[in-house]
Amino acid sequence: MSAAANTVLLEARGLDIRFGGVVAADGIDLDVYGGENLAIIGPNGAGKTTFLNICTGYLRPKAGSVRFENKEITAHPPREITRLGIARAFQIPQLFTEQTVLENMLLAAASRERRWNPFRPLDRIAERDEMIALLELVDCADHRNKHAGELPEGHRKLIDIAIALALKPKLLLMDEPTSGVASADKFGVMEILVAALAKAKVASVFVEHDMDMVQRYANRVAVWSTGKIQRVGPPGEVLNDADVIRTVIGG
Ligand SMILES: Nc1ncnc2c1ncn2[C@@H]1O[C@H](COP(=O)(O)OP(=O)(O)OP(=O)(O)O)[C@@H](O)[C@H]1O
Repeated sequence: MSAAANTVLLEARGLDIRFGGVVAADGIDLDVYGGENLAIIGPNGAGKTTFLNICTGYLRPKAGSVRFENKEITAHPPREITRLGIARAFQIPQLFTEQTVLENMLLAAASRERRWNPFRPLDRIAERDEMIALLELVDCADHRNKHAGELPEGHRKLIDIAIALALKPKLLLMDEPTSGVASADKFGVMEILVAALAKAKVASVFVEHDMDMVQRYANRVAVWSTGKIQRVGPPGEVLNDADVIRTVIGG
């Protein structure tokens, strides 16, 4: 973990949200520390994605608060939360498949600068170099002139992460970062991803169903169960807990 470890980056307190009779968050308290990789595990429908959606402003909790670097961000617009330093990567990479990898990156840079005018040149030298450096960080610079649609899923995931990093976040929230990646490639992709986050000094929270991935890449694990956090701790302890094995891992 980086020097920022032990600094609380994100602080969630008392989050509650219900959808009809479904309890998706029921008093969620969680701190995320600078430099850490925190995995969220739990059965389907436990409320893991709901938590990410609240933290990024896509859902407004009925009660509770989220603070980021000591600023209240609860239910702030997603764009503003992104600007403050929380980025999001989804299960399905959000790429323009007909554009090249570099064009996708340059569009991300333009969006970051809130520059959408198509008549202004996209290809600015400083930004281009910065975007290529980000592609290098995720080991994808050699693919920059290929169409995003022709690359295997593992590369698309990494490029999606590079796009998220273009927003210069301090925290990246990810929904199953390696889902859809061939099992032979999963560890390689995650290895590059985690190294890129460490180098960019970005903390992460990732929802994960693959316990080998959690064991190897998370510094801490939070276990979700029907809208509550059942347990938080280092993977070595949490993944060997009898209750966690029974309710989540299925032993
Ligand atoms: N916008 C919404 N409207 C209605 N119900 C919702 C909404 N978002 C989530 N839910 C419900 O809340 C519960 C928690 O959903 P959530 O997606 O957070 O679970 P999860 O733990 O991420 O599950 P999975 O592992 O399957 O992705 C589910 O029953 C889901 O159907």
